[in-house]
Amino acid sequence: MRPLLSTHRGLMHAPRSSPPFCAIAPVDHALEPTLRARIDAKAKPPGSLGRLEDLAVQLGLIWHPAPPRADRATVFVFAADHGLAAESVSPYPASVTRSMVRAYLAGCVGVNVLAKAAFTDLCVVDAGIDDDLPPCPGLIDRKIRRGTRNASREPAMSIDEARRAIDAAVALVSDAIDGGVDIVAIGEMGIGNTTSAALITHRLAAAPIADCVGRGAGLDAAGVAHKLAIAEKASARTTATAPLDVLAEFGGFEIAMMAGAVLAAAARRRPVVIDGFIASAAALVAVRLHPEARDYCVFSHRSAERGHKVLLETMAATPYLDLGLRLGEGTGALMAIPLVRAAAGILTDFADLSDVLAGTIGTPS
Ligand SMILES: Cc1cc2ncn([C@H]3O[C@H](COP(=O)(O)O)[C@@H](O)[C@H]3O)c2cc1C
Ligand SMILES: O=C(O)c1cccnc1
Repeated sequence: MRPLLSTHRGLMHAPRSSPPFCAIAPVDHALEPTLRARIDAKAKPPGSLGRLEDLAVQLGLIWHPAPPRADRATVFVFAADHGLAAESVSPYPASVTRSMVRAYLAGCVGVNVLAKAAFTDLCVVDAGIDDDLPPCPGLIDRKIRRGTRNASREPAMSIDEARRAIDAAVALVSDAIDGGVDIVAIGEMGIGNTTSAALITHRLAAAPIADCVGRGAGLDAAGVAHKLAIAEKASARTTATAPLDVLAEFGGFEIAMMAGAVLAAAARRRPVVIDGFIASAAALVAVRLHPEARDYCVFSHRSAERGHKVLLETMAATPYLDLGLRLGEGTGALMAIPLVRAAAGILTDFADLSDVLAGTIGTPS
């Protein structure tokens, strides 16, 4: 079994024998030519459905030997607070995180509107909100702690907390899949989390931090310069490069849980639709923990956030949509759910050209 943890200083370590969250089988890429031939035989010119055909191939590989199913989709929105928010790295106060979570539960904001349009269920998870939210129908309490520590000064969380966050999401998403979810989508809410995502990207992709820091929720040029200085301070504090260490150093709990969600979907052989910058940073953590998880990731859209380009290049991902979105909350992932359903339909519902030309389909005119 591959070791998961480095022996980086300053962090508590689980024993090297501890389980790697879940077992993930790679897809069988040798099946790809057969799937392409099946799609080429459909009643259309070969290749004429463009990148939808690539998505169909990916779904075919994921679901093999079963036909892909794409009926029930669920978007998991993980929410948590960040100690980094105390450094004014966001144009909004940390309290916006809990306010937005209340709005998700009331069903009236971005993720709700787009989930409704995509016929997708919403699951809101408290991964570490800095508030004692009253029990509320629709809110799943998996709080690790009331917010991470300030990553510009100290590790955002312990290795044990990172592990517990990943494990909690693995269990949650695995149960959902066992209950009939065909498509998993991931998104987040957490003021300050584009700084965490930038630091994770910088360290795991070995990219300059300046290429990873962007406007987040809407900083101006001076705000971005300040955010970069804080990120540089956080980066200088640690030399961690192992994925779990990097996650623990920079946070946050919602990013850890999104990584767990990716691992759970991959372990259960389901596609996981990745939202924008922050969700992609979580996907990179998951892929570095388990490279096989990459086969199950569907990168939905190209975020307007600067560092997303680095993440997409690092994971060799070409997203399907480019709508200029920079919201998070799973909104971009939701916009790609109809594409996933359409791609599955190419494999399951599309007649062959030979049958159409033989006149065995449709009523004779
Ligand atoms: C009202 C509002 C709703 C949001 N929904 C998602 N985000 C997005 O913005 C935050 C990241 O940006 P930063 O790192 O600059 O804080 C995250 O919560 C992300 O999901 C929002 C941000 C705001 C202000
Ligand atoms: O792409 C994202 O996920 C994103 C970008 C900016 C702010 N919040 C989220």
